[in-house]
Amino acid sequence: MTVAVVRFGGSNCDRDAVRALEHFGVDAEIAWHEDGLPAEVSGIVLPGGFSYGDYLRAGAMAARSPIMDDVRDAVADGTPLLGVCNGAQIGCEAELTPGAFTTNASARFQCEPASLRVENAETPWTAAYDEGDVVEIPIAHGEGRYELDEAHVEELENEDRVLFTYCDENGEVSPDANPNGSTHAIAGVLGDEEHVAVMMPHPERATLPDLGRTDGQGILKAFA
Ligand SMILES: NC(=O)CC[C@H](N)C(=O)O
Repeated sequence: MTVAVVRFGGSNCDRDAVRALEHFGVDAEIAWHEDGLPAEVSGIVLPGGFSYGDYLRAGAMAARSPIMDDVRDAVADGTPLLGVCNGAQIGCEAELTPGAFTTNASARFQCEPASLRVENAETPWTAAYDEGDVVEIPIAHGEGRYELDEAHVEELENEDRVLFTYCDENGEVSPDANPNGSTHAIAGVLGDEEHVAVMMPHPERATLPDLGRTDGQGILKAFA
């Protein structure tokens, strides 16, 4: 079985995700959104990019593409899904995961390394880490500010559904170490069930040793 990396018009991290998955010997292929998902998939990646040019709101139009019906069915059957960056925006717009991503507090596109603290290491996506580990994984987005109202953030935190928060290199969370102004510095969350996750930073850009960073390996390894 293969991991489907869904390509929308404007996706641009799909091949990077395939390469990163192949690093672990995972069979991965790109699924063009108009063609639907292959009949049997072992996992789904919603990759980064600028689907539909980020018009309306980043991810809003892709979230309404017909392939998302296949994605919903597969997820309901327990197929693991990871949304990265634009894929995280799509995941939230499709309500597979809570919250929304809005324009960075800086109002600028930011492409830079980010330190993340692992908040819950007991999920398939973070099992390779220990709670409290600090990993460096790059961000590259203009609309990466995670927004969620306090009551729901509290619920997420109580249910251990926050995967990563932005932090400084010592693991301290503070406004200075929150690159986009996300609510509670949240960088990645789980859906209602732990096989569904989204994150703004790009683990596929921190997996292949040739790219100089490997801290993201543990996340994509979850598909192996
Ligand atoms: N790297 C990406 O996926 C880009 C994310 C996104 N569309 C933004 O700029 O907000």
